[in-house]
Amino acid sequence: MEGVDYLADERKKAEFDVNEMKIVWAGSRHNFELSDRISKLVANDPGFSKEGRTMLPRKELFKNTLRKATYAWKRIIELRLSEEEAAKLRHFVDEPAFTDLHWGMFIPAIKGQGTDEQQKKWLPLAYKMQIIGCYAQTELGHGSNVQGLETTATFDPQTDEFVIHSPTLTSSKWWPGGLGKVSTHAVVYARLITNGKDYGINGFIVQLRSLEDHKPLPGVTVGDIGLKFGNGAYNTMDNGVLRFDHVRIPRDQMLMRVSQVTREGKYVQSDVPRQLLYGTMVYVRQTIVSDASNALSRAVCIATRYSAVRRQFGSQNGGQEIQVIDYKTQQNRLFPLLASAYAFRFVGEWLKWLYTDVTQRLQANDFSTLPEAHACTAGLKSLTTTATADGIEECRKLCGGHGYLCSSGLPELFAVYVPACTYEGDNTVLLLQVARFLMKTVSQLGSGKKPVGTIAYMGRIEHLMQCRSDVKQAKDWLKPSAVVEAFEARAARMSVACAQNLSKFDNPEEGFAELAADLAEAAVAHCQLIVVSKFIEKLQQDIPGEGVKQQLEVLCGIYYLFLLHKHQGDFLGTGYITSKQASLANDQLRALYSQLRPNAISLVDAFNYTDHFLDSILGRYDGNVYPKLYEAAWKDPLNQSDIADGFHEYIRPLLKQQLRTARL
Ligand SMILES: CCCCCCCC(=O)SCCNC(=O)CCNC(=O)[C@H](O)C(C)(C)COP(=O)(O)OP(=O)(O)OC[C@H]1O[C@@H](n2cnc3c(N)ncnc32)[C@H](O)[C@@H]1OP(=O)(O)O
Ligand SMILES: Cc1cc2nc3c(=O)[nH]c(=O)nc-3n(C[C@H](O)[C@H](O)[C@H](O)COP(=O)(O)OP(=O)(O)OC[C@H]3O[C@@H](n4cnc5c(N)ncnc54)[C@H](O)[C@@H]3O)c2cc1C
Repeated sequence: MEGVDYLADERKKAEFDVNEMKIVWAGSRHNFELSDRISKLVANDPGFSKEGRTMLPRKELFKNTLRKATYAWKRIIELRLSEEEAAKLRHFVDEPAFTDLHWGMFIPAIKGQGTDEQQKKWLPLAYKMQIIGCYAQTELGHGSNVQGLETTATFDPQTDEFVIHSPTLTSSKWWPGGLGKVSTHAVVYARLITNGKDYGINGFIVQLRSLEDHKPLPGVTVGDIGLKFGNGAYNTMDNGVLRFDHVRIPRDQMLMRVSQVTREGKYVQSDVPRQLLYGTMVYVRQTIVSDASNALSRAVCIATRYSAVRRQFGSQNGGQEIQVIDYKTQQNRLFPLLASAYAFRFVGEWLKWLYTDVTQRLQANDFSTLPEAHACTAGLKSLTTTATADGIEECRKLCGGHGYLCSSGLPELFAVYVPACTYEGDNTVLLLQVARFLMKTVSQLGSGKKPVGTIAYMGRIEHLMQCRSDVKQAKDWLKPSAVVEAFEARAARMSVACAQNLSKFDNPEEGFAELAADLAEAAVAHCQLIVVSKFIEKLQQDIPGEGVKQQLEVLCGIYYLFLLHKHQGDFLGTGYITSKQASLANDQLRALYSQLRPNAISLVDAFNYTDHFLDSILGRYDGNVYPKLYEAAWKDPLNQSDIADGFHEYIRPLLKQQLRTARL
């Protein structure tokens, strides 16, 4: 029946002000109003319909994406949306497209690595979409090892040009989004060679296609790399392959903020660190952390609503069966994911602040916080995307069989999300970057250099190496100081153990390679400490709204106690807690699940997702799941006729043959 809210009873149970929680989730009243307005604008516009997306063949799917992206641009212009509003609109259209790379990487690369003059020339064209750009770094043979890229940019002093060339098959650019079919330009990363010397990787703006007929320019070979995982999903994106055969570009198309090549071909290094060349990656990693909470909360919203609708077992005297959300095992799988979504939201907010701070410092030539910004963005990108990808898959399983249907929204969400574990830095490779940062920090402990920011705790290393938890009863685990010290002691002890083991090797690089698995675990412990600390710090702020802070305290408790339970081995092995204290933590965790249960539906309502954005029958706001699933099945192309194509060709002769055999 239309108009009935099947989750109304659940909503009545809420013990907090949901509208105020919506503002906390959005980050501010301004953000809430913006998201609310733009998400409804998109949801109510048939031009952005998602109907049948997973059933379209690739060519049609891609064409439809081009239509949508262009329509989005048209609406942005017509409605005179600000940059902030336009970004929100693209977000709620919810379809990976070339525009993600144009706005998300091409423009930031020019902003971060271009000189003022270069920005003045290229940015207006890009902002008006008179040129469309992508970020062409990865090659067929190398992605993680950026220094190993093979494309060359050789300076020709005769003509004042760079010659861009792909010397081998493995040097073909491979993967860049938006490259295959749409981009007219790319920021290409290539080895700069001048006066016969190789100066390593630098960025160059290269035109790939004619602005007249969109044909590849002479010397450029470009195309799509082929179908990717999942129906619909990331196949809306034209990830591309690109080869250069001695393509010439003017010298001033080298991005020259970090280093320059003079008219005479002299290479000049600015006084900014070379690592700024990696700046676009730092920026995007930070945005990926914020996005993790979007993807995870979306999956959790679907699984939570469906878990309240779905009933299995336990009916007595013809009464209703039990809602699956009331099974403790379901809660133990679902509620930590709900808590993680909130945790990632707050750490994402904090990381955005850190990034803004480091950007302002860089502009003032203060590079001191760059290593920490790199470690935080790399580590948190790795931690949050791994947990989110695993979490989406867990949500699918939490929805039983129906979760496997595309109409649940979960398979496509997973297929779109899972490459986040790989792109913008493979998650293991990024953890090893954090580990290097930690080992450097430990090695400098005696030097008088005081660790600051997220590694300030290392400054109390002597205490952290010997302290013991003073938890005596389950509720002691609710004390923030007890929790922070536990996570600090675990992270510090794992880092110090790695450093001690490393010191046994004559060659530190060999040691690092040998101990890489332990080092990655130490990096995870450090990153989890950051997330836990930032959640706890958030709770120390003034949070208005009846019951809102209490709910966040429950979520925070679930987040860290679940981690403590899952990584018990670390906490016990490093000797900070006893097995009795671990067991008390688990008792407290169960108690928190019971406190969360009546608020579960309202906590996912606080994400304020429209049904259009969720695109899930199981996650519908009104919980009207079964009639809609039934209806959707009949819309499948297979059900357009009673007799399937191919029946007369294949099945009928088979049946006839069986019939003949039976008669014999
Ligand atoms: C819009 C959203 C859609 C997203 C689409 C996805 C787009 C993409 O995927 S684009 C391609 C992304 N590619 C990657 O992320 C590649 C991952 N690899 C790397 O980042 C690097 O090669 C990396 C960091 C692994 C190794 O760097 P490399 O220079 O070879 O060696 P390394 O010795 O480890 O680092 C040198 C120094 O630079 C520092 N450093 C490394 N990266 C950075 C960085 N990003 N920022 C600041 N410093 C850095 C290191 O800490 C080290 O410092 P120190 O010398 O003080 O110890
Ligand atoms: C959907 C998608 C979109 C992308 N978009 C873009 C784009 O727009 N532009 C662009 O330039 N690139 C893009 N990429 C490429 C992406 O950035 C790379 O795939 C990524 O950086 C990982 O590099 P790789 O593929 O070389 O992995 P590899 O490094 O080959 O990884 C393979 C395995 O080796 C392991 N490994 C590698 N090095 C080490 C090490 N030192 N120690 C321990 N283990 C190691 C990894 O953990 C992994 O398990 C995209 C990729 C995908 C999947």
